[in-house]
Amino acid sequence: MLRKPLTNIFFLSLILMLGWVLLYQGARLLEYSPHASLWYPPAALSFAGMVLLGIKLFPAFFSICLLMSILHFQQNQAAEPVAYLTTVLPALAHAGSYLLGAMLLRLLIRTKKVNYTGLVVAYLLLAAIAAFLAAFTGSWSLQFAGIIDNAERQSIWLSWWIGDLVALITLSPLFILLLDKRSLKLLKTQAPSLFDSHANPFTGFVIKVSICLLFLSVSMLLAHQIRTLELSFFILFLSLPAMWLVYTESVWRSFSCLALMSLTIVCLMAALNLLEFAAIYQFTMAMIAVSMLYGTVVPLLQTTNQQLQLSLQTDMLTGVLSRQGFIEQAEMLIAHTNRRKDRICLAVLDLDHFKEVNDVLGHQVGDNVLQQVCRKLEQQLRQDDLLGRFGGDELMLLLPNTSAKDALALCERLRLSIEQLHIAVLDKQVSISIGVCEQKPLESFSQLFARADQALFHAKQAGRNQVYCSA
Ligand SMILES: Nc1nc2c(ncn2[C@@H]2O[C@H](COP(=O)(O)OP(=O)(O)OP(=O)(O)O)[C@@H](O)[C@H]2O)c(=O)[nH]1
Repeated sequence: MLRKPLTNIFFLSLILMLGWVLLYQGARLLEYSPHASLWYPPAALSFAGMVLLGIKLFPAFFSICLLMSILHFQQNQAAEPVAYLTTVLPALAHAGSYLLGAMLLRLLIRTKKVNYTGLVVAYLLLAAIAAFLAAFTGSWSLQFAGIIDNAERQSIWLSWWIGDLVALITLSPLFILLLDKRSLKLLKTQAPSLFDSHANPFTGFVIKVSICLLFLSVSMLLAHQIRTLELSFFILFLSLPAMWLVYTESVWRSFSCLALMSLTIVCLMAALNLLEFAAIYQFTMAMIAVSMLYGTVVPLLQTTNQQLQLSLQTDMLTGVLSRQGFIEQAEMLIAHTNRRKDRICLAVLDLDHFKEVNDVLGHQVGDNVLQQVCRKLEQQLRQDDLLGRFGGDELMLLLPNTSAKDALALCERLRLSIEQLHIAVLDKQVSISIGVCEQKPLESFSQLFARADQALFHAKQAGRNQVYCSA
């Protein structure tokens, strides 16, 4: 039993090491000057892996980095023979820096005190710090080993930093989602809607991605044809379709599109030989990635709003409509019925001697009785009927397309069903009194309610557990 997690980590480490090598080779193909890539995907994998599983993945990233360092040192034969011990330094610089950033982020997630927007800010800040540390210590380690000189170190560390950072913000979010198993549970509990696929159809998403890719391809082709600085800046308008996508799709789709766009930009830049505009493309990728990361908050806010709206419309205890929800829907239904010249009835229901239940058995039992009564009533209603809770133990029932005679018969059936309802903790029967009346021409909801309430008063006065229909 104990062995399983270890085996899992071992296999995951192997897969990640393999992935790291592939990304490393890919990044080398896309280097625009020695040690400076437009975007450095291995850094994104190291950061994502360690954000997810912390120090457990450090050995994997450290050893694969070490292996690559040794190969790199052999290829770059320094002026002086290199002590193999120095190959440890670049590996330590890379894996150590990303471990530090990832551990701080994990710590922050664990505190559960930061909301999603705060996490985005922390993610961007820690990614920038970790990438800076990796570039700064990495370039120093190369100088220390004699691979580069002081002047070269000074000229590359900044582009190294930006290359790593751009990869971290464009690719790591997707890598984290792809590798997600346990650690993201914490984030999921804070913002579950972020991970749900939106109701939007997949074809709509494909169209949006195609527009983004088409836009960036056209702007880069134009920059290739007419090599002016102004035209190369045209790609910044990519933020328009990109933000449309992120505001309307789930984070899964947004982060996939972000990764795809950055990959396309990097590949097109190499294929079209647009190296002189490298800084503009790096800046574009960074700006769009940051905006998209912040933009993922919008669908979250929309879902929160919908949930809030729903909670306002629903009575939390019983699950039937709240007073506000009932009145809103009842007014619409009454207007609709009047236009069609149909009949509509309103009933007001109230539990008898409910105070005694609360006083003798406690509020929890009282709550349970309320819930069971509502369930029982709901089971007997048509789909068009509205059941709501006015407050306390008083309920409202709107019956469209129903005459007073039919409403009376239904209310009598409902009263009987509650009388026969068996509630385990109660040693006596529950009963309800009901006042019901049919809407008069041009009568408003509040006038109708006042009459039904008056009918309920008569039912209570007449001894309770009965239905009174007002003319
Ligand atoms: N358990 C529970 N009790 C509630 C809730 N809201 C109101 N009540 C109680 O419901 C009782 C309502 O009592 P009343 O309707 O005034 O009186 P009654 O005992 O039902 O008597 P009659 O209506 O005259 O038959 C009060 O004791 C309230 O405290 C609730 O959400 N849960």
